[in-house]
Amino acid sequence: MIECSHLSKHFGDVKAVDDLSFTAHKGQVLGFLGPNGAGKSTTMKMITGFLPATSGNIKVCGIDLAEDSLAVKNKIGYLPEGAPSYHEMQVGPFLQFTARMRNIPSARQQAAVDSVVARLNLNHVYYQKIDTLSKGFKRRVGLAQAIIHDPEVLIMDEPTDGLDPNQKHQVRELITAMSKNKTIILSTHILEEVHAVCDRAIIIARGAIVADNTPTEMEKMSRYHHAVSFVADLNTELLNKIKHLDCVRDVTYNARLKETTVFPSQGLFIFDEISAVLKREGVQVMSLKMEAGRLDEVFRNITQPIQKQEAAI
Ligand SMILES: Nc1ncnc2c1ncn2[C@@H]1O[C@H](COP(=O)(O)OP(=O)(O)OP(=O)(O)O)[C@@H](O)[C@H]1O
Repeated sequence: MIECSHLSKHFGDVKAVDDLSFTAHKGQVLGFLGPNGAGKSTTMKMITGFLPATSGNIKVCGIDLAEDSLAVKNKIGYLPEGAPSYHEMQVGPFLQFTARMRNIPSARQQAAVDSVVARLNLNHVYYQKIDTLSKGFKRRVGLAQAIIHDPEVLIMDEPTDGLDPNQKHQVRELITAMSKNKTIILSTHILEEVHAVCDRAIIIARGAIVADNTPTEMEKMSRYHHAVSFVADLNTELLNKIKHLDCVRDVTYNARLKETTVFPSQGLFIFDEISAVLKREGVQVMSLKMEAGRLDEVFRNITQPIQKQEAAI
């Protein structure tokens, strides 16, 4: 469990984190979302004890960071932004070194190294210098060092940044598998990732929490929630006909994708009615779906006004 209360961090005049409070529970994958410079990394650095807070309190697994930072650090695995340090070391020896630093009993160290090497597909770079690895492999080495001691709490700053689609998928599966008995916080700019792995999302803007909910509940705030989208060749006449249905608030058409989206009047469920119209009119539909809502739109709606205010200051 992670408990942050009234956490603030100032860098001179910059309020990077401004009176932030939340609790993350065991078994939960909490996603930090927010525009660049919102304060996500700074918050993570404070939780992991890498940066002192200007004010506020942090408890990890019931231990107060200010009272026993070493005990807190022992509970945490941390994947910072960018590449792991120790660029001159080879991957295998670096992980062996990490296993020792993490106080894994010597008889179990190599097994711990082998386990993370296998889980993150690092076999064929085992003897390669970290410096010479591609960005994605550096990220995977970073992840390996973060989980090598099977920590109770895992803090990851953009864990899938730089990974290819296969590796992204694999790392997300790994996070989900690990989540059952850990408390996990990750930051991401990839909104599909929030869906794939997070059961709760906090949107941070200008150092403060501006939304805190499950991804599904956040999607309900989107105007796309319960909209009906379909791909078909549609003439203007039919488009207008749909637009003027009582149950319809608005219609958009994306000519490149040949995708029409029909937005319902307040709170209505229009899937059956729209599919009936298309059938009646003999439209050949390539795909038809009811939208859950779009997180990217919710994100924009919440954060853009704040960014505009910021720009005006
Ligand atoms: N060491 C530092 N000294 C001065 N300012 C800093 C320092 N670290 C962060 N900041 C500032 O604090 C604010 C928050 O930065 P932070 O890195 O936490 O944002 P972020 O949400 O992680 O952004 P991104 O999505 O770009 O990674 C920014 O204005 C940043 O410039």
